[in-house]
Amino acid sequence: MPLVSTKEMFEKAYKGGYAIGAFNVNNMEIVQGIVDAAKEEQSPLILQVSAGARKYAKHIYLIKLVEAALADTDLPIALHLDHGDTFELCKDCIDGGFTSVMIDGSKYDFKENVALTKKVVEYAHAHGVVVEAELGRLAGVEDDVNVSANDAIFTDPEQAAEFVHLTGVDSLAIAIGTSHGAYKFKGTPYLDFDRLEKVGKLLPDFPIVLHGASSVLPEFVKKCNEFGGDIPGAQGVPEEMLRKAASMAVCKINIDTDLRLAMTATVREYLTKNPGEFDPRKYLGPARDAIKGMVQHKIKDVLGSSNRI
Ligand SMILES: O=C(CO)COP(=O)(O)O
Ligand SMILES: O=C[C@H](O)COP(=O)(O)O
Ligand SMILES: [Zn+2]
Ligand SMILES: [Zn+2]
Repeated sequence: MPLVSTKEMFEKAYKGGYAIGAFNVNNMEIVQGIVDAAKEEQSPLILQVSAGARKYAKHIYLIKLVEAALADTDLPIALHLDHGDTFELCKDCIDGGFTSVMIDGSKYDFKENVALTKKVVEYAHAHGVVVEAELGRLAGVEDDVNVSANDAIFTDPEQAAEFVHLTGVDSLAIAIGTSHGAYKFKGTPYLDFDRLEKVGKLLPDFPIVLHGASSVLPEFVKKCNEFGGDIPGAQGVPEEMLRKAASMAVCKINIDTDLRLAMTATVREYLTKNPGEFDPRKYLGPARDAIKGMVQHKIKDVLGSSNRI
């Protein structure tokens, strides 16, 4: 099956009260682990590539890996640019075969973000590609939840509605308390679900995206620390919060850190237990299996996208 857009995936996910996982890919083992998991779960899938991934692996290698995955399955798979920061980068990916791009203008003021997003939307839509934008700042929530401080960085629901109408964007990443990486909360995890609900009311049937949505699974953090790593206090978004978000307007849930942790924990364990081994397949194979297991768990137990193709 050729690559698909996220349009139909999101329509079904919105109606069905589940979300599609968007997993970051950087090499072959990551692509294979994710795709094998989706295959077993018969789940639609978004594979996403960051600017950093393109720099690391090169556009053409990533495209060919995804093409290989398509030949190997008949799942609906979308190929998405994660956090595109310029029109040129988005254009490169649109011209280069991606079916979805993100233009992240969240560092600009509202007006500039609108102008940049609109420019990408015009080009993308003319080429049959969908666009995700971002409004608000993704940041960790401090120990004491302070609603007025949150107001400064979290997405304003009225502005979100205005932004969508002005730009014609297809989906929107909003800030409600998640953040990228392995240290998301210093104290008790908190997401602003009231804000998400308001956004959902102002933008009916419109797909919302949750970035920074890894759960930072304790088993992998423990394994990393046990086998020579040093990531104390790593904490992610509790899975029940992700389930709740998926049942609301959130249709796309971004996961990268959990892939990194699954891979690194497994490699650390293997190399520590087998110091004489130096065949990369010996540790990358189990790392790929760990990714597959983790992704399968997310799809089945958290996102709810199993058997939705
Ligand atoms: O949002 C992400 C990619 O855009 C990934 O978030 P995590 O760091 O929580 O995996
Ligand atoms: O949101 C960021 C993703 O985790 C990608 O990270 P990266 O830029 O290091 O590839
Ligand atoms: Zn951003
Ligand atoms: Zn992100």
